[in-house]
Amino acid sequence: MLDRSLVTFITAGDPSPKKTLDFMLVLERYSDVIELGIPFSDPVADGSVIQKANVRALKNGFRVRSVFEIVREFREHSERRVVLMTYYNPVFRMGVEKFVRLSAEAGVDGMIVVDLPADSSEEYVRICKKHGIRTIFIASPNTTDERLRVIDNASTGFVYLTSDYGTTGRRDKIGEKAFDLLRRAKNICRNPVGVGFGVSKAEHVRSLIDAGADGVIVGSAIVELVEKHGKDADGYIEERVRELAKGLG
Ligand SMILES: O=P(O)(O)OC[C@@H](O)[C@@H](O)c1c[nH]c2ccccc12
Repeated sequence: MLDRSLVTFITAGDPSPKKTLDFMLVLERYSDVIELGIPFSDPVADGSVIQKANVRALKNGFRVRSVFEIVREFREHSERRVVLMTYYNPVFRMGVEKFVRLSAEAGVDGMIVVDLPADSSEEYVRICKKHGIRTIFIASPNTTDERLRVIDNASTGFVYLTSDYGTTGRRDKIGEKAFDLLRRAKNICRNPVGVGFGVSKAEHVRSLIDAGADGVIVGSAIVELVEKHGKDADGYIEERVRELAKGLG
């Protein structure tokens, strides 16, 4: 699913479903995969920038079902891959089978369920396989080699490596532990690996790709532009993503 790829993240419904579609059509020009976050009231893995995006989307009445409509409409304009990022609760509430089926029907390619551990995901992985949805599980710098194997085995899209502990959000520098994890993961994983958390400059993208990452994921550095410019963020997003994509070489 990744091959020198830029993955760009935005929160669905921030500030409105209509604008999410517009933003996706900007992102798709410079990114290989778009990761679309489903707004959730208790996004524990997210830093303040994405937390606030969740609040904006929910305040504007976002419903989980609109994410399927957004993707369906996006599919009329673009074949770029779309991955949904969600916490388990919205999936559980709708029912895993229904959620995955509606995703597949809308044209979603893969899913990240942030708080679903790989070792208790058998049923979910089975359902995703049945509907042709790729699974993506997350590993962090303190994940052991043994767990990396479990995560790789449950994943069919790519393995998501977080560059750091803690939550999403900008970092000045991609630290040594990200590169250590990347080296370990490249040895162990059969899936491609993507690195996210804190990537905000072309130079970060370049150093990770040079170190063997198959893809790099950028979220907060884009979402902060929506925080600042709201529905007029399109041009700013385009400029930033074009700049980040230069790091792919
Ligand atoms: O925001 P950052 O630091 O650029 O990190 C990517 C990230 O936003 C995106 O992949 C993401 C958003 N919410 C998440 C929750 C868990 C894991 C990953 C995510």
